[in-house]
Amino acid sequence: MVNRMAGAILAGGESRRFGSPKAFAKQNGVYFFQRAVEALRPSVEELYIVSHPTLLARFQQETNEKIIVDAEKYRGQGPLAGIYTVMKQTEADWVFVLPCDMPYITERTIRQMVSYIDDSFDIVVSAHFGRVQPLVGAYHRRIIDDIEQLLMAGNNRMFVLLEKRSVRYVNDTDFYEEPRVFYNMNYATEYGDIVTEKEL
Ligand SMILES: Nc1nc2c(ncn2[C@@H]2O[C@H](COP(=O)(O)OP(=O)(O)OP(=O)(O)O)[C@@H](O)[C@H]2O)c(=O)[nH]1
Repeated sequence: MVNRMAGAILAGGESRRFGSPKAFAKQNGVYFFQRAVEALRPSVEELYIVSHPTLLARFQQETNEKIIVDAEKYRGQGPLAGIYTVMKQTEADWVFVLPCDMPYITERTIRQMVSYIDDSFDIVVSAHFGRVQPLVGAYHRRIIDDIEQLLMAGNNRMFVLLEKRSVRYVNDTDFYEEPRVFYNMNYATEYGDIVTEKEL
């Protein structure tokens, strides 16, 4: 049986601007990556956290979720490498992607996004108030060859992929539960309710 949708939590970045691994920062006492798990898990048949080998042991210590590491040949190539890795791992038609650094994301928001997935598109991503969020949305496995070609060429910007394929941009103004729902953390000092790994 082919699963319809797998979830991919992207957690293999370097967090240079943040200063410590973003996945293990906390918002209101909960790890960032765990917020992503809570939001995405109810909408997918299987879930992967896709990270870097240096964080593998830490994840295994903190969660029972499946942890995989970016394909070695494309390691260091950013989120596109993570999406490729999950597509290679799963037989699901769609991979729903979510970054580990969006601590205000909610299950409801993801469910709404999922309701816009349509097999006549290759990619379905959020674009609220015109702000395209390529790391919040679903990618059909039929595009894996395009992804691999971009990675082989070292051309790994998400927007290049979006330009190549048919994309549904979800732009529903009733979508937000609160203004920060798609806010991704780049710097540790952005909000008062964030505790970084260093401060624990
Ligand atoms: N699996 C995987 N995830 C990645 C990779 N690069 C970034 N991500 C994830 O993608 C999301 C957005 O990452 P960015 O904030 O753009 O990059 P970052 O490397 O984490 O942070 P900076 O070093 O400050 O740029 C985060 O959830 C990252 O963990 C990667 O190479 N592999």
